[in-house]
Amino acid sequence: MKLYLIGMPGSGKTTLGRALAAHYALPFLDLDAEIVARAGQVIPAIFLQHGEAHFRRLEAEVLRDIAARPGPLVLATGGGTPCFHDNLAVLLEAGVTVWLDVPVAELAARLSKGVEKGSRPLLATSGPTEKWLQETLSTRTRFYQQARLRCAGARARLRRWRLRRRPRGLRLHQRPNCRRTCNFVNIILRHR
Ligand SMILES: Nc1ncnc2c1ncn2[C@@H]1O[C@H](COP(=O)(O)OP(=O)(O)O)[C@@H](O)[C@H]1O
Ligand SMILES: O=C(O)C1=C[C@@H](OP(=O)(O)O)[C@@H](O)[C@H](O)C1
Ligand SMILES: [Mg+2]
Repeated sequence: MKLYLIGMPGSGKTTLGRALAAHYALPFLDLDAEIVARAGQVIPAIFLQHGEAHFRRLEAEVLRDIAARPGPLVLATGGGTPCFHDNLAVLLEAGVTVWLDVPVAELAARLSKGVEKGSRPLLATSGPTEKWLQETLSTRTRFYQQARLRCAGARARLRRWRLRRRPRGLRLHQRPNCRRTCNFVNIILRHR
């Protein structure tokens, strides 16, 4: 099974994805990191030199390559991934999608550090972070809300992901039509 994490920048896709993959001993991939490896340039440089349209083409291409790989993995997508080039169809078809739906105020607090803004070219050039996050979320929600599962609220903190027992495996696919609001602990405990 492939688990795809989607959601706004700062929602924790990379952080949670890495933690989940380690917990379940699954391979972890970060789409942005894969794009950087393929392009030989960091994300801000790709945007600066080639523009966002080029980045979106690369993103779509690398996503399709990953989706076509055999075997399970956890993939942290980029915030815009589901919203371009019919990528959402690829994500919905080839795995279980989880939307990390974190309130804008919490996203803004997490992203307020210079290091976080500097690595995200759309944020670095957007003006006030909270305004950009709010506007961007309102255009992206129609994509994000098609995820099979939604993990809502700022409560989904890292400490909640540290589970004591090692589950036999993620079996979210047993509930293919499940679209519910719950935290990750509940998702894992109810579906293993
Ligand atoms: N659940 C969380 N609670 C508090 N801070 C978090 C949480 N998830 C991520 N962060 C922090 O927010 C920032 C962005 O996280 P990241 O995983 O890179 O998000 P994304 O990949 O969705 O953009 C990082 O500084 C990270 O440490
Ligand atoms: O929201 C976006 O459009 C983007 C989010 C970034 O990933 P994160 O969501 O991991 O920050 C990265 O893909 C790129 O800077 C574009
Ligand atoms: Mg990320």
